[in-house]
Amino acid sequence: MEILQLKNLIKLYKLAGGGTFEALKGINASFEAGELVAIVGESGSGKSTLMNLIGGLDSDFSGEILYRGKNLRDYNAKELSDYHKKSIGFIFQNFNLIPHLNLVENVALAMTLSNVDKETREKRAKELLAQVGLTDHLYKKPDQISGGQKQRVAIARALINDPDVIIADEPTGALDAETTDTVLDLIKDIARSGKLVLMVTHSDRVAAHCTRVIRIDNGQLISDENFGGFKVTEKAADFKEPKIKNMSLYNAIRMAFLNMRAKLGRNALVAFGTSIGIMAVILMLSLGRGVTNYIQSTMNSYTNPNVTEVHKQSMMPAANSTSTSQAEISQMQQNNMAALTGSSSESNFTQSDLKKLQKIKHVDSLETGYTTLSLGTNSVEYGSKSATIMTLQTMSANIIKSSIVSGKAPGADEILLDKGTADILSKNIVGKNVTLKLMIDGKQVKKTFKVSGTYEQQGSNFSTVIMRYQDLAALYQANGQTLSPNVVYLYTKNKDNTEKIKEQVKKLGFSGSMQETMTEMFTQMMDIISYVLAAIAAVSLVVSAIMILVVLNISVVERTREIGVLKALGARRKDIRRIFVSEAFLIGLSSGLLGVGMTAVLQVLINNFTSAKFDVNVVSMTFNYALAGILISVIISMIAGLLPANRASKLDPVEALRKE
Ligand SMILES: Nc1ncnc2c1ncn2[C@@H]1O[C@H](COP(=O)(O)OP(=O)(O)OP(=O)(O)O)[C@@H](O)[C@H]1O
Repeated sequence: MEILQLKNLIKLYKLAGGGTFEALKGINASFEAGELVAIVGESGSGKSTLMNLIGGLDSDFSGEILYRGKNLRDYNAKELSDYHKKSIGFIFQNFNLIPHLNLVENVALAMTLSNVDKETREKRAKELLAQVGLTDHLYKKPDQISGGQKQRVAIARALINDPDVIIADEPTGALDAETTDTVLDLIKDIARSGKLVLMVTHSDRVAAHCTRVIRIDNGQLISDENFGGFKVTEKAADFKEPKIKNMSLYNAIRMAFLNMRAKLGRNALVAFGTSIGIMAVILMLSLGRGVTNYIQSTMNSYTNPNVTEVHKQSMMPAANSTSTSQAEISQMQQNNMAALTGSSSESNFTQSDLKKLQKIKHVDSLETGYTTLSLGTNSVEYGSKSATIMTLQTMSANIIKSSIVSGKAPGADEILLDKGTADILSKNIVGKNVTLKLMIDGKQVKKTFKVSGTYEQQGSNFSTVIMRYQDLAALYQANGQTLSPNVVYLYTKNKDNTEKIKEQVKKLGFSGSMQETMTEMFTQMMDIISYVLAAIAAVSLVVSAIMILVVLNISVVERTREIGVLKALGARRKDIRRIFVSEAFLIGLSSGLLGVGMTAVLQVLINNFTSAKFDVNVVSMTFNYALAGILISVIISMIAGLLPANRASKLDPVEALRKE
């Protein structure tokens, strides 16, 4: 039965300087199953050119190569890939085994590329290795066996998908006489099993074993001696053809992993280099977050988490304010001063303001208050001792019980003093009567109050008096003034709602407490600083990307022949690209994981140090930072890997296989 027909086959090589070279000048021949054909001829006569064309490694020809009636030139990429996988098996003079794969993996390669399951392909590979007498060496690497054994592995590899045609380019060229005989016997058996074997040889001794000898000279077929093909005696072992599919992503990653393991030291170094950049980025972000958290928790530790403090005007420039004009800044300072000293009616809440605030979702109760800042006009006296009061404020739910360090919250005609002020007056001031001197509408007003307790300040060291709103209102009334609230406290039962309430308050045009505004400004500043630092650290990732690109490029050059073999076995461009991109992916993934790991270790070390020294954990890595670090690493590596991967996928198989 005719398997292969060559009709007026012409091959022109384009020459670099222009012009062409005719390597094959109209070859005509046809081949049947069971033939063992020796292709002989002088060096440069065109034997390899012919084999490359028949093997589908070079589709640039004129005339026809009909495989089972269909011209190879009309094959699309998928058909060509299937042709390599199913119909053709290659045996090379220099074996071309993949050094980092063991014998079973080498033999099974075409099946791996066809996505045949592991069990089936390993079983088949072991059977074939047994047929060529290598059962004892299944898991050795190619450099652990002899030349003859290598060629037997290559023969097993060529047979894995039970192809119709075997192309052997000087298969015994690198072997001694004895090993040549063993290999020739195997090749004869292949032809006997009903395959067509085309074997290029320089040796007459080898040609004498063949059933047909074709002589080529200067690109022409000059003789064709046919002694009659083998009578097909043995049918190939009952081989059930597995379904040929495209290589799976999993297999591409697995192959990439095996490649990487072969050059572990180099890849580990690259991954380590990249991971330092990733670590720097995550560390900067985590540090920023840690510091911000610390500031926020310090600021908030004295306030009640269920309470939102509301002011009518901002006491600080808005955190996101972009105004720069002098006039605007001056106006803002005026407003702030007025708000701080409570002297402006604009900072008082109207009934409609209170209604709006009360209506905010999740607000369970609303408490009005008053707070004022004075510079030397207010004071508190006890006996001969006197202390200046800077802040006067009314009692609210915002003053949490735990901040009261002695005594209790102020009741009627009682005041709460900050600990510092209390200590100036007396060590045992709680329960004693003191005289409070206040400036109300330009007049000094005196009244006696009992000190109900002392409390710890919230971050500031201002001397502070806290009393009930009613008492202060009464004091104002007694002096012909009406006290209007200039601070409102919104209470919610569930503290998880406080953030939402704060957002609503801002939306309605009110502002939060001074601490909050300051914290916000600080947080924003810290965010900017940590992002800038992270961005600077990220510059090193560009260096990493270049490093990965260079290493993968070197890898492509080193593995050019291997890529040629993969293509001869049916790997599509896409498969080759995938293998290399997968390598980049693995480098990226390991760098990312390593970077996160190193940050975690540093986090423990730095936090141990800072918590021992300052009682603060300054590094706070989140899951999102870690994830972002890994993702950035993977993306950068894969982008860097695209170029080399593309280069590898575009390699011409004929040239790749010829590479020394
Ligand atoms: N890429 C190419 N560009 C131009 N000419 C080429 C190219 N490849 C091969 N040739 C030429 O084509 C002719 C046939 O080369 P081929 O490699 O097929 O010879 P061969 O018979 O296999 O030789 P050998 O026995 O030495 O391997 C040679 O003259 C060679 O110089």
